[in-house]
Amino acid sequence: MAVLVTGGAGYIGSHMVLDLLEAGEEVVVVDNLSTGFRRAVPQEAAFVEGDVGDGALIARLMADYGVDAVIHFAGSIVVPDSVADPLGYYLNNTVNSRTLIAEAVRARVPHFIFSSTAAVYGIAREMPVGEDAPLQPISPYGTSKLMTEWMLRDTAIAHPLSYVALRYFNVAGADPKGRTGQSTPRATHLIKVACEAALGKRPGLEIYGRDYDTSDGTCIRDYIHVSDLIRAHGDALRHLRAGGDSAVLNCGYGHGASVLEVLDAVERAAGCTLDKRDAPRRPGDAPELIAGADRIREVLGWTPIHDDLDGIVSSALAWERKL
Ligand SMILES: NC(=O)c1ccc[n+]([C@@H]2O[C@H](COP(=O)([O-])OP(=O)(O)OC[C@H]3O[C@@H](n4cnc5c(N)ncnc54)[C@H](O)[C@@H]3O)[C@@H](O)[C@H]2O)c1
Ligand SMILES: O=c1ccn([C@@H]2O[C@H](COP(=O)(O)OP(=O)(O)O[C@H]3O[C@H](CO)[C@H](O)[C@H](O)[C@H]3O)[C@@H](O)[C@H]2O)c(=O)[nH]1
Repeated sequence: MAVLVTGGAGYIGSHMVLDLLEAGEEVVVVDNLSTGFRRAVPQEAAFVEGDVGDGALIARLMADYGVDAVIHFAGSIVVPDSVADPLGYYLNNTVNSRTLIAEAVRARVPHFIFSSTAAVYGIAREMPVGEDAPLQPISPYGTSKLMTEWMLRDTAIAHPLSYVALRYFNVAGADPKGRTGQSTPRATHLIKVACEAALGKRPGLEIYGRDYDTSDGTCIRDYIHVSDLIRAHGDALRHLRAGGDSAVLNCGYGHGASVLEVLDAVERAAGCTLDKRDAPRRPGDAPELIAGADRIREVLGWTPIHDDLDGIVSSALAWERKL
């Protein structure tokens, strides 16, 4: 019995691989290294360089390793890129996911865990946003993920496949033991960018909009430590293996921090003053995005242990120093 981790050489997937190995699981990673790194995957995991859209390869891996669960991280993740290249995003996130799901059905793999996103909500009207809120993605990225959620929903009705789709809010931080972290070049995520600026890897950073209707005028996000997110996947895997029902669950803490609060935390952790410039609003940014976080606690019994912005930022900074 093995777990197939797609995108296991990427930021979040590499944390998952470490966690699964620690739990004594057999792990096989498939990753095309488009944004991931071979060195991010420990030797104890089987690694195959390849594409999730390659059905023959996926079929072979499922048979050879006796895969009983797929954890599907592989995908393209930059929202503005998805606006510029919608068909590329629908191909990599939706069409390739369809291939993976079809091979899982064919091989009778019983369990599937999918990396979805808060971007499926678009500009939510109520905050915190619960799983039953209207689904109105405003980017091809969000739509490409929502379509995969729907494929899983319909497939699980027609075939013996149970799944958990986890809608991540803002994932940040790094492995507390310093074994992996976010290595993506040209990253756009606030905490990553601010850590790079704090260490002189870039001159400074821009604050995209100070005129939002929020406490300090900057956008608010629900930043979740990558280790808590990974524990949610472990909980989801146990839930499915124990015969639990398919579920779609938000992954966040249920409270947020503003851009300025995040930058304060980075300055505290780094002991420096960042070079910050005010810039216009970034198109597509919602003023506030906070997870309604009750359902995941009820369904999976998930309890976060790293719900602390200073801790998230310190771990991200420690990894950035190591890079
Ligand atoms: N980082 C976040 O804040 C965030 C938020 C919401 C959802 N997600 C989702 O989490 C997942 C992982 O994101 P991440 O931040 O680790 O990104 P990442 O870019 O670091 O990881 C993605 C990995 O998938 C691989 N990959 C991409 N397309 C592939 C394909 N067709 N075949 C095989 N491998 C492929 C890449 O090489 C990379 O290793 C993504 O599906 C993303 O949409 C991330
Ligand atoms: O240099 C920067 C980078 C970001 N921000 C601001 O910081 C906040 C957070 O931005 P991120 O780019 O870190 O994250 P997003 O909220 O835009 O997006 C994240 O959450 C989304 C869910 O809506 C998707 O899942 C997406 O993949 C994931 O990156 C936003 O208000 C953004 O405008 C800045 O001010 N300056």
